[in-house]
Amino acid sequence: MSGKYLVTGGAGYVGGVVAQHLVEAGHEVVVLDNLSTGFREGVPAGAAFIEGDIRDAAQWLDDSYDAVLHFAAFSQVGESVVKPEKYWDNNVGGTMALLAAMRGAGVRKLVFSSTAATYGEPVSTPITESDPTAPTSPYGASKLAVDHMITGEAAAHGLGAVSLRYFNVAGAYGSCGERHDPESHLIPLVLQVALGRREAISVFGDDYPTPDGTCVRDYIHVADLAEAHLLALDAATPGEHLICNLGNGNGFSVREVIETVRKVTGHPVPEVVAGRRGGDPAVLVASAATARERLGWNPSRADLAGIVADAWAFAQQHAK
Ligand SMILES: NC(=O)c1ccc[n+]([C@@H]2O[C@H](COP(=O)([O-])OP(=O)(O)OC[C@H]3O[C@@H](n4cnc5c(N)ncnc54)[C@H](O)[C@@H]3O)[C@@H](O)[C@H]2O)c1
Ligand SMILES: O=c1ccn([C@@H]2O[C@H](COP(=O)(O)OP(=O)(O)O[C@H]3O[C@H](CO)[C@@H](O)[C@H](O)[C@H]3O)[C@@H](O)[C@H]2O)c(=O)[nH]1
Repeated sequence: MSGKYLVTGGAGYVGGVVAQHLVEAGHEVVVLDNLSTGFREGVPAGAAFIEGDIRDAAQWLDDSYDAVLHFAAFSQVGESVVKPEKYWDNNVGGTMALLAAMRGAGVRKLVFSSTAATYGEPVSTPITESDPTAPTSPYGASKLAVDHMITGEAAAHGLGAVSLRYFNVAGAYGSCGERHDPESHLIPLVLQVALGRREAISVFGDDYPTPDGTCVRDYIHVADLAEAHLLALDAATPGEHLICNLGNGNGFSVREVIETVRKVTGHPVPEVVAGRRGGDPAVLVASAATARERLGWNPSRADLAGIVADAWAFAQQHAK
């Protein structure tokens, strides 16, 4: 059955890919984005666009919407350590206003972009949703605060909500890909070196307690992630807040990612070791058993070389 969905942050990387999947599935999509880090061209053809802030969502939300998919946020771990107030204001303040607007309009279904950064340094690997949450950055803390807010909203006011805790999103889907400005994410930065746009990639710390000393992350293809959002819309149950990790369960170090980029692109990628970046846990790898059981999620693009190849195709298109 087709529905009408508000996609906050749909001019950004992940929100744009999910909006594209919703349009392709025949749904009516309205993107709300203030373009603070997104791009007007990132909104897929076939989706309506409102240039506005989530804090003003009450102006546009009404009971014609079946659900909100909420991506709008600031999301850089390192920046949040030096500008924490920016993260509390937008991520927490903005979401409070959005939840109030949803309550006022009678929109009772939500899918929220949570994050692996809510866990902090894991007590064991892979991370499950019942593991302790002790964020090591204000970004992670702001997302955890929103998860707590949503739990209360579901219990008190019957919201049906799913928080998807993404691990490291990468890859591209057709013409939708990652182009944060300035870019801070590892894979697009390494690809910029392969393209000759940067001299070298800085490795943020090689003295972590990992096999090669660099941080280990679980990279997930953005299209697999998008499919989970459509499944989450079906799984959302009034009064319940379901939390699901989304990752492939495989960890790759920063050095392994750089080596994969060398192989996929055929370009040399010089690297220089820099100091640790604030807020980075050593290892983040997901158990996605809950997503498989509760959403019926079955990712099909887990291969890191394939993820990098899709990101590389997108980076080359946009380098022209
Ligand atoms: N990219 C990842 O690896 C990753 C991992 C875990 C979680 N997440 C979460 O996924 C979501 C999307 O991330 P992304 O990588 O696509 O980031 P992005 O910066 O590309 O997209 C965020 C979008 O939200 C918009 N926005 C921000 N604040 C807004 C506001 N107050 N009102 C309206 N629009 C606003 C921005 O303009 C942008 O288009 C974020 O919530 C992020 O925390 C991302
Ligand atoms: O130039 C760079 C950029 C990154 N890194 C390292 O590469 C790893 C991955 O970094 P990055 O791509 O910035 O992703 P994360 O900091 O792991 O954070 C991403 O993944 C998290 C979930 O794991 C999400 O919550 C965040 O929103 C998303 O930005 C980290 O160890 C970084 O220190 C480098 O060594 N050099």
